[in-house]
Amino acid sequence: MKTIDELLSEGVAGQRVFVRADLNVPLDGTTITDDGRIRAVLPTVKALAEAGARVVVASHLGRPKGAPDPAFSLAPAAARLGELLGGDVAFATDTVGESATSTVAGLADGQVAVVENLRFNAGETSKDDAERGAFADQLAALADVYVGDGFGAVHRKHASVYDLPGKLPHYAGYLIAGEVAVLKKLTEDVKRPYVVALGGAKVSDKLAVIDQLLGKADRLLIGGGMAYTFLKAKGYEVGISLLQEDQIPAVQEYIERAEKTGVELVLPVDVLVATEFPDLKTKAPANPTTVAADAIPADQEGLDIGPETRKLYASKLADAATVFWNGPMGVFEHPDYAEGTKAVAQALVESKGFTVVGGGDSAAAVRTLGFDETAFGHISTGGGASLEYLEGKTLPGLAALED
Ligand SMILES: Nc1ncnc2c1ncn2[C@@H]1O[C@H](COP(=O)(O)OP(=O)(O)OP(=O)(O)O)[C@@H](O)[C@H]1O
Ligand SMILES: O=C(O)[C@H](O)COP(=O)(O)O
Repeated sequence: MKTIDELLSEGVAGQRVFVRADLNVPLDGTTITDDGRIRAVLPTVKALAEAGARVVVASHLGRPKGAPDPAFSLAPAAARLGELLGGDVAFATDTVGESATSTVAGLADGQVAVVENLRFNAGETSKDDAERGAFADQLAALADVYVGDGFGAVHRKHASVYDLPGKLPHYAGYLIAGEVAVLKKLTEDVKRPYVVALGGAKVSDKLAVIDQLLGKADRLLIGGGMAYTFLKAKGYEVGISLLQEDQIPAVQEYIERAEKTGVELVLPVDVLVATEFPDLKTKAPANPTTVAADAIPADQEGLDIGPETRKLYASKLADAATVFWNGPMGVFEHPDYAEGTKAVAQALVESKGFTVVGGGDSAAAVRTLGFDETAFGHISTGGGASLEYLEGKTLPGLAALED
């Protein structure tokens, strides 16, 4: 994999460089609640701009349905990138149309532009190779060189991640190079006990990862929205909690395999429940109740791990030599459901082992809940991406950067 340093040494002044970033930041309306992913790509953007490149930054944000949707505009991220760079950043109101073409054409050497959300175009995420390829051709017309630096999206076989690098000279940016260097250690030389904590809301994506992790980790702690499919697989009722019904047989097999192979699979023993998802805007008191994990009422939803589970998970993390954590333990954005995530973060801070936190929301949770980032071994910008890397999978966005 060629890195951006090689590109810089070859000279990049005057060239249009397409930087595929992951600016998929948490938003409250148009307010960015955590800009970690924007900060993470700054070294690459700055180095290119300082070398006189005309930098075209592109990213997805959220999961719009292949058409423009103002709720998922990248405009706030572009504005924040400008503030962090300390200069103007041009913003194109489309991704490959007139606005993008004229914005990029108007860039002077050393200037930076952001184009609108890649996922406003159906070709970006299409499963059809030809449709994706055609969109990648349109993206390629905007640039002379490609720099991949959206680590959080390298597990996606999307046009800007997988197809576009094949159409332009391509290099890995500083973020991708740094992320891979750290995560590689967890695949090659992992110190044991190796504990993986999994939570979050992208349940269907991440349940599949457990299949591989069962052969690698010594202990798996399950929380967040992920937990309820496990509780249901054990025969418990989970009320209106997040549930991946079609994955129950697979999860039952994971539970059996963990027992047979001696992997400790630890599930919540109690959870916080309420009849409604909390209001994340007003943060009005949610008044949850604590119930045993096998006693979730039919009309209630599990929204955080309970106090006994917090203690249990902290004890299961205490002797770990290596920890990988992806996915908040609860809806941490609301103060009534933040304690589970805080408890796991605190256990990592107190750990003497090597600790890695991965994921957009997981990293945001650590920062917004007031933890010192330097207390963790590594905070990765990728959740699904780092999990799939640890599984040993070939990630489309990394494979495409190989020569
Ligand atoms: N019990 C739960 N029910 C519903 N949502 C939950 C629950 N527990 C956690 N969440 C939500 O999960 C979301 C984060 O999940 P997600 O899987 O996206 O993690 P992530 O760290 O951002 O990883 P990635 O980078 O792969 O997206 C948070 O917004 C949080 O509110
Ligand atoms: O938040 C993430 O994990 C990345 O930005 C990828 O987003 P996606 O899961 O919507 O592809």
